[in-house]
Amino acid sequence: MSDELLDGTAPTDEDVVGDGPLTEALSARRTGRMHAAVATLQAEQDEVVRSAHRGVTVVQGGPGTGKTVVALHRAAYVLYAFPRAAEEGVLVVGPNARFLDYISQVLPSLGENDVVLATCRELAGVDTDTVDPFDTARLKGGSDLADALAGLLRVHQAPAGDFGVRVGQETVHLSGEEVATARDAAVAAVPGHNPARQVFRELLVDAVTDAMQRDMGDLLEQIDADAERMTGIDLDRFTGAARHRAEGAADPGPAHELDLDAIRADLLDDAGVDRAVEALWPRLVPGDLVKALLTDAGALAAFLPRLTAQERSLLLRGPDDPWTDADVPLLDEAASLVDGPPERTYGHVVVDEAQELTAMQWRMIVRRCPARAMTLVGDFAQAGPVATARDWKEALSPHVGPRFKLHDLTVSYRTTQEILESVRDLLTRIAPDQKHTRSLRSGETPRTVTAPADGSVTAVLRELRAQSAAHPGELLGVLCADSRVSELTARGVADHARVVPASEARGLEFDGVVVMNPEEIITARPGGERDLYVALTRATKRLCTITVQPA
Ligand SMILES: Nc1ncnc2c1ncn2[C@@H]1O[C@H](COP(=O)(O)OP(=O)(O)OP(=O)(O)O)[C@@H](O)[C@H]1O
Repeated sequence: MSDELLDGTAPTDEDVVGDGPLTEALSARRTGRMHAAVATLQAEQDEVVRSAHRGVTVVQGGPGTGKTVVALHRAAYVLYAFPRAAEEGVLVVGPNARFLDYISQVLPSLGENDVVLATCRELAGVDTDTVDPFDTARLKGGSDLADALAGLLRVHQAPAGDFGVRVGQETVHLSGEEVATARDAAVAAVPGHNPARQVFRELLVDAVTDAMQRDMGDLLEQIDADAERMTGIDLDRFTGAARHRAEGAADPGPAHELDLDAIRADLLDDAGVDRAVEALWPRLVPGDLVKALLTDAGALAAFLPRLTAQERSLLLRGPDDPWTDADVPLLDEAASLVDGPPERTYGHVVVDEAQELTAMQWRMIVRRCPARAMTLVGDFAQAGPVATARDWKEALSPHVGPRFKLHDLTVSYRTTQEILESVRDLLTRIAPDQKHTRSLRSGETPRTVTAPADGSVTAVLRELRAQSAAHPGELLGVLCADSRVSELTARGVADHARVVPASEARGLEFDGVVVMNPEEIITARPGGERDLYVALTRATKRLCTITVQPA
């Protein structure tokens, strides 16, 4: 909102004049931390933030359209407007620690300190800084892996077949069907293999007790028959037991009496039953289940039949290899299969840069939101190389079917009109169907500087010095291929600007950006053109690209 004073009088304290608060907020210097925008929230943003919709809200829009702003203000609004969700807690998931640091001040400045900010790694409680090659990481992100882990788990849950339980001096035989009935009932009774183990134990004891009773009945019948053959006396008629048996009542005669409760109690403590449970339903450790799949070519072939042999060989790992980033959702999946659903769940979950999530990561996030109340923001044109879905439908349908509400944000508040125009062709190549965003801001025309191969760092330093001299105090960022970071840091670039690998630039912004060697960013990893698009759209004011002359 701003006031236009048409009568020519001088503005009072209550008038909002000049460029207006939005323009003021947008042209303010960047600090490296995002600020709240509650006073200047725009109509299309506010509509999402204060939507009464309690299910899944999806927000898409080009770079700088305020998706992060909307996501965080939505988190604050949910805490204020939906007490049930607030009671159960709000979780905000971001792609990496750098991004979480960038947004860390927004919610506290809105008075909300109880929101949990986390990466997937933190949610699973797995600490790793090892990454897989992209092909491997992508494969590990596919939901086939969830089916494979579930399939492998079933091997440890009373696989089909009859079974003999040693009780005292006797072996009680259970048919395959009896074991399977106990297994199915245990699986249905409680989620998680280890918690279900106790239920299975009790059901197994029931089955053994039934079998003992049945065996005893058979034995007595045999004795009756033998006695009748030898003596000519029908003992059943004599005792009336046959009638009772026919009516399904317990045998009343002293010879037929079994104290089932006592037998059951004894069996629950019986070492033979312990051994049977251990053999049929061993206690498991989640990491071991993942290892059992990924270290065994035979298990990979058996449980991932849809993958090619070459794809399966990418998944194969050594038993002592460290866990990788892409293993994190597998470990989380295994933990839920083995120990049951996570203890900590949330009433509302917000996901930023949601286009980055693999199917396996979606599973771990949805698992933590039983109410399926979520706000998801992202832009598939900015998707990284490991992302498994190409659109929202593909990402969400396994969890909520078509039940999500899609909103578009159409105006960029970061990227200038000039920068947006300069990346238009690139955007058409990487996301032909995407609507073009317009910008509220206008700035300098982006520049390109060509440097010789051995002089590119010098060119970056020269550009940074020039920008700092012309615009002192502004936040500068140098975005480069990941492999370039250490060289730039060693050459002192980090004294003038933040040096950010292109793979970690999503969501961030700077007043001035220098993109170093776009060709190198494009070829550094699959989908490199999308990394370049992200890098080129991080500046609020000016963009300089340093291209390197072929040697
Ligand atoms: N209503 C607003 N008032 C003030 N500033 C705003 C508003 N909306 C967005 N901004 C600013 O615009 C910039 C871009 O916003 P934001 O980071 O939320 O965009 P985004 O859509 O998440 O971008 P990206 O796709 O690059 O992650 C930020 O500096 C943000 O503070």
